[in-house]
Amino acid sequence: MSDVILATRGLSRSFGALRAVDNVSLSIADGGITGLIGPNGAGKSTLFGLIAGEVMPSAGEIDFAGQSITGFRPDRIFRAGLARTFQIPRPFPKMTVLENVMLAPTAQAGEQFWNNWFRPALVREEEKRCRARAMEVLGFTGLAAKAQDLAGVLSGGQQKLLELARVMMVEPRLILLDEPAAGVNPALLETLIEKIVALNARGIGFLIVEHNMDMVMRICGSIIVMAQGQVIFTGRPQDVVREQRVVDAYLGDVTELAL
Ligand SMILES: Nc1ncnc2c1ncn2[C@@H]1O[C@H](COP(=O)(O)OP(=O)(O)OP(=O)(O)O)[C@@H](O)[C@H]1O
Repeated sequence: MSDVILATRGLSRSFGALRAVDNVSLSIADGGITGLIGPNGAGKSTLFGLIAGEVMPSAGEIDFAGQSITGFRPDRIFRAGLARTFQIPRPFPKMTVLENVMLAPTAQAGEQFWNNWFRPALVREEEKRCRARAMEVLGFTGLAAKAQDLAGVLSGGQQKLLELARVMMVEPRLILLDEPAAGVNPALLETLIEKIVALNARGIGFLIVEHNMDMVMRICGSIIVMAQGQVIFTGRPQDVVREQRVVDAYLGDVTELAL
C-alpha cells in the first residue's frame, strides 16, 4: 500500500451527543487531488481538524506516510509534511505578508531559546534561509510584490494564496485545502487552480473540501462524499455525480449542471 499517503481507521469525534465524525475509514492516494464534499454540517471541517491534529479523536487512528500520527500536535504534523489551510484564512493582519509566511512552523534553530544565546550565527543563517524560502514561495503564488504589505489589506483571494504560500514553507507531501474557492473572485480562482495543479504536477497531493462543484469536477481525480459524519460514497467524479445516494444527500439538481 505504498501509494496511500493518508489513511484513517474508525476515526470518530463526538461533541456531546452529536457524532460530527462517525467511524470514518478512508485512504488518500499519494500525489493525487481528492475532493471531499457533502452538505453543511457533514463533518468535513471536523475531519480536517482531526487529521491536522487540532481536534482530538474520540476513537480511531490516522496514518500519514506509513506512520501513525494519531494524537500528534499540529506543529509536528505540519513539519512532517501534512499541512492545512482554513476556510476563513487567519493571517496576522498587522504583520507583513512576508512575516506571515516566515511564521510557518518550520524547524528553525531560532525557536530554541538557548541557540539565540550560544549559536547566534546559526540563528541568523537559518533566518536568512527562511526569508529566501518565503520569497521563493511568494514568487510562486504571485504575491512577491506584496511581500511588504500588511496581510490585513489583502483581498479574500490573495489571502487564500497567502495560505498556500504559508503551507509551502514545509515542502508538504499532502495539503488539506478547506474551501479554497469561497470568497475568491473568478479571475483569482483561476490563478489558485493553476497553482494547485502546478504543485500537484510536482508530486504534492491535495485533499480539498469544496462546495464549488465546477472546480471539484475539473481538478479532482477522486471524490469522497460525507453526510452526517459518515463517508457515504467514494469514487471517480463521473461516478459520484451519478450515484443516487450522493444526489439525494447533497447534489440534488446540481448533477445535470456538473455534467
Ligand atoms: N467545536 C464544536 N463543538 C460543538 N459542535 C461542533 C464543533 N465543531 C463542529 N461541530 C458540529 O459538528 C457538525 C459537523 O461540523 P463541520 O463544521 O465539521 O461540518 P462541515 O461538513 O465542515 O460543514 P460546512 O460545509 O458547513 O463547513 C456540525 O453539526 C457542527 O455544528
